[in-house]
Amino acid sequence: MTTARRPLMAGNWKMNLNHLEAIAHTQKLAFALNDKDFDRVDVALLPPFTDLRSVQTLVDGDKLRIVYGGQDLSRHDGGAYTGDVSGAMLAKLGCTFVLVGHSERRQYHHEDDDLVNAKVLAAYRHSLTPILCVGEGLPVRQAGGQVAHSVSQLDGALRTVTAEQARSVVVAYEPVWAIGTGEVATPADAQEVCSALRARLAELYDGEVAAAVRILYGGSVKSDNIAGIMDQPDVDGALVGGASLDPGEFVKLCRFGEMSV
Ligand SMILES: O=C[C@H](O)COP(=O)(O)O
Repeated sequence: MTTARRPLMAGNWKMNLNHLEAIAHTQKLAFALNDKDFDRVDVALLPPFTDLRSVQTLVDGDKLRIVYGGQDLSRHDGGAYTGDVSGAMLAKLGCTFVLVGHSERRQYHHEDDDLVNAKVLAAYRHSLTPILCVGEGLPVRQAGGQVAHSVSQLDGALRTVTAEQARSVVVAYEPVWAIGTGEVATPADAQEVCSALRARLAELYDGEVAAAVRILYGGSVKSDNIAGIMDQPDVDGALVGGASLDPGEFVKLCRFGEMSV
């Protein structure tokens, strides 16, 4: 299929790989990926905070075309918020992206739509591109509410976000029941929600914004199940968890990103 949107393959390492392992892992990726790979796909790494400086040093030193970002950020820009990391700090480390509203943050840290919205705005204040995660849990899916649920999370997160800002957001549709379970959504499941999210962006903003926004699928993505998903007209890439920890597998996924152009 043909799309004007540039595919994005983002590897979310979650709470895996210390800063030394991060160096080895990034070097392996850099060795395996060549210029041709980057000509038609963006490759992003989302390491733990403690690894970002190591990744930055490699990317800058070796002039790698890999981009990177944080897995979360504070809604605040600085101050007495023990344990938090600000958008300003991420920006200073050269981050391009930041994940916002990942279901593991919503589940384990009780992040609601208001907080996710505040974090999206914090990302924009520091010129970071939010990768906004939405997606339903199993009971909602079983009740047929996946579209309404995901669209409502999109509405909440983008409240007060301007069209100019929204144009650059990346949305990741991650059905919670597919995350880390090995139970990947079907291509039709992914397309159903991704197309509804794009339609909602057109309602909230306009068709131009909707056509510009990259929408990723995430949830048990592997090189043997990505092809049909990447072939969907409203899927522009993948947010990869477990499979991004294997450099060889992640490189294969990046090449699927290329082939979908
Ligand atoms: O951020 C990534 C997603 O949560 C997907 O994780 P997974 O590929 O391990 O299922």
